[in-house]
Amino acid sequence: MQQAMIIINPASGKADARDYIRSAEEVLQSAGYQVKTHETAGEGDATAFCLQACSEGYDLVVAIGGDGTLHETMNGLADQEHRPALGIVPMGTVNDFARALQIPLNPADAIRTLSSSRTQRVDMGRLNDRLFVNVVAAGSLAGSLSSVTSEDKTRLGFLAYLKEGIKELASNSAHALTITHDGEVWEGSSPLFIAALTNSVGGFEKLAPGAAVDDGLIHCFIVKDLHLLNTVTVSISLLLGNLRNHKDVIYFTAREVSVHSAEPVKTNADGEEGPPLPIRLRTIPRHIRVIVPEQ
Ligand SMILES: Nc1ncnc2c1ncn2[C@@H]1O[C@H](COP(=O)(O)OP(=O)(O)OP(=O)(O)O)[C@@H](O)[C@H]1O
Repeated sequence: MQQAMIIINPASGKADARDYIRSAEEVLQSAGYQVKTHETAGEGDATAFCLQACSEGYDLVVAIGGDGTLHETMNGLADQEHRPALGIVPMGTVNDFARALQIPLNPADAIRTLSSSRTQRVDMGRLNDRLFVNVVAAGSLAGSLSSVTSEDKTRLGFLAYLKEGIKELASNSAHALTITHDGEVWEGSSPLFIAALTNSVGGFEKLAPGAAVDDGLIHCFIVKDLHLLNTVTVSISLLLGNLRNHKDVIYFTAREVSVHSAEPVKTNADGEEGPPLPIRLRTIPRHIRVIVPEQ
């Protein structure tokens, strides 16, 4: 019999994740799995449970939680020889990864998807010695994005980031960055560098419309200048899904990118505060199989 492990964060979303355990277990049992369910109690638990699932040869791990729980679960999968397939039941406020894979954002619908026979291979990203699944940002704006509150994310979605970003712009502070990729070097002053693996960042699906989850590429944006006037035009390009063509934005794709600065510069990884610069990013192409809807 196939084995599935459910990893659930009871505190995620509106803290009603537990209401979905029974129906997730039933769908998986009907699909022929023997199911074991683990609740996380705090940081690191989802990674530990996932490592256990890998070493015990589980066929499937289902993460019920927000992007934080998913990030921790995928960190458990990353370096293991046996990697179970991954099922996702989004409970958070943003759920970028589910959006990028067209997994329903409604938990009950996502649970029904768990019986789908279709899987999709997806890239993961390495950020220094850890992993990211969606996006890394560096610069003064990236640091301020880590302070977006859960309440604002729930209320405003992507606009919460814009709000925090505009606040930061008032005290505009770009940093001298050195960005190296594929033998090319860019040096200049920038308030924001973004590296995206998928097309969904902060709940907004138009940042990198061309990014596919399995293209093996990091989609990078260097914003060269964000004085108050061109913030408006950069924001409009962003909303139209056309950021890469803005005159003050450099866009490129790469399999490996390094970002350095002589100044202390903060980063944000998958919506949480990341390590300060320097950072080195790499893709691990098509590393994980995720259950996605049949259609
Ligand atoms: N039982 C628990 N109680 C409180 N916090 C927990 C518990 N289990 C895990 N956590 C922590 O909760 C953090 C946030 O979880 P997660 O991102 O899944 O939900 P969320 O914050 O509602 O989602 P989003 O970030 O999309 O708003 C995780 O990083 C994890 O370390």
